[in-house]
Amino acid sequence: MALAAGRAMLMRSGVRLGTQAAARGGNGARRFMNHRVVVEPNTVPGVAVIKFKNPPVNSLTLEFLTEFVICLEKLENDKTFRGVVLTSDCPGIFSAGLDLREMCGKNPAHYAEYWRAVQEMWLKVYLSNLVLVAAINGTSPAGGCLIALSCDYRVLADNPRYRMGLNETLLGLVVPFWFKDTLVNTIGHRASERALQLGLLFPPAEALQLGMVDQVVPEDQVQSTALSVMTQWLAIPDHVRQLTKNMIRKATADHLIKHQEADIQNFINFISRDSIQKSLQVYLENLKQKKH
Ligand SMILES: CCCCC/C=C\CCC/C=C/CC(=O)SCCNC(=O)CCNC(=O)[C@H](O)C(C)(C)COP(=O)(O)OP(=O)(O)OC[C@H]1O[C@@H](n2cnc3c(N)ncnc32)[C@H](O)[C@@H]1OP(=O)(O)O
Repeated sequence: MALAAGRAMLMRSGVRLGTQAAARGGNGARRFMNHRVVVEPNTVPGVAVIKFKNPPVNSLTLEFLTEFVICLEKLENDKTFRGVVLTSDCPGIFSAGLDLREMCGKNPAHYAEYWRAVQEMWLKVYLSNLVLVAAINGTSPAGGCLIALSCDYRVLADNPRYRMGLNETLLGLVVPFWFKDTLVNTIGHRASERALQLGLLFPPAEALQLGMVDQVVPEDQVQSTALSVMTQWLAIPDHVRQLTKNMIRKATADHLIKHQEADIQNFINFISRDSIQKSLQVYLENLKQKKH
């Protein structure tokens, strides 16, 4: 169902599924390539590595979200895969979060389509039957952080330039309740109150101390650590682990599922406000200015 919706979304946004290519890597492994998401089976049996490849900053465009969901769905349906490592192909950036241009200067129909894609992506990641380990090899604000928080385990590169957190208030935005729930479930209520209101972005040592990530390791060991953690998780039989995961996460996901349409309407009303549009434009302008 989501796959069909995703395909329709890709067609609407002009992305041709026919451009997906399959090739054989050096180790003979099959390697699926989309435009923006690359899926590589790994040396660890049953484990794939998804690399975000939406330069320059892996922002979560509609096309990226659609490809990502389709990739995850394919891996879930392929019984040879039990776990996935999520990482980035863009140096120094895991994901810059939601694409600000998708939320700026567009019409309500576009905002609805975009927000549904964001919701569907989160539900797919958060409730995945696969073991998901985030190998966070770069900065990861807002929606990028949400993806990592929705995985089962997080390994972050020990680079003081990398920051992670939900910084929505710094953009003049209110964090959606399911972003908030995901953070609260990870770092607890009090730490979330402070982090969310102040829009804090944490360097690795602080992210570790808060429990926002599970491990901080040297940058060149992020992926190998994620793969060895995966081995530990895959030692548990899938059905008991999946039932346990579902038991823990279901209430949080159901909260969004139950209010999905209202959440879309809230997003449209909020993002369409002149004041919010102005804030986003200024924020984008400031990103440009900092280069000069
Ligand atoms: C009451 C009811 C309320 C209901 C409310 C509902 C919803 C509202 C909330 C919506 C939730 C939003 C969550 C989000 O994810 S918002 C996005 C947050 N992201 C950020 O703040 C990151 C912004 N980017 C950066 O800080 C930096 O770009 C960087 C990621 C640290 C990378 O820095 P650097 O390597 O120096 O690269 P540049 O800054 O030069 O960027 C290159 C290029 O990319 C553009 N860009 C960067 N981030 C984004 C983005 N998120 N979306 C779109 N485009 C982005 C940047 O503008 C540059 O473009 P140009 O080369 O054209 O200048």
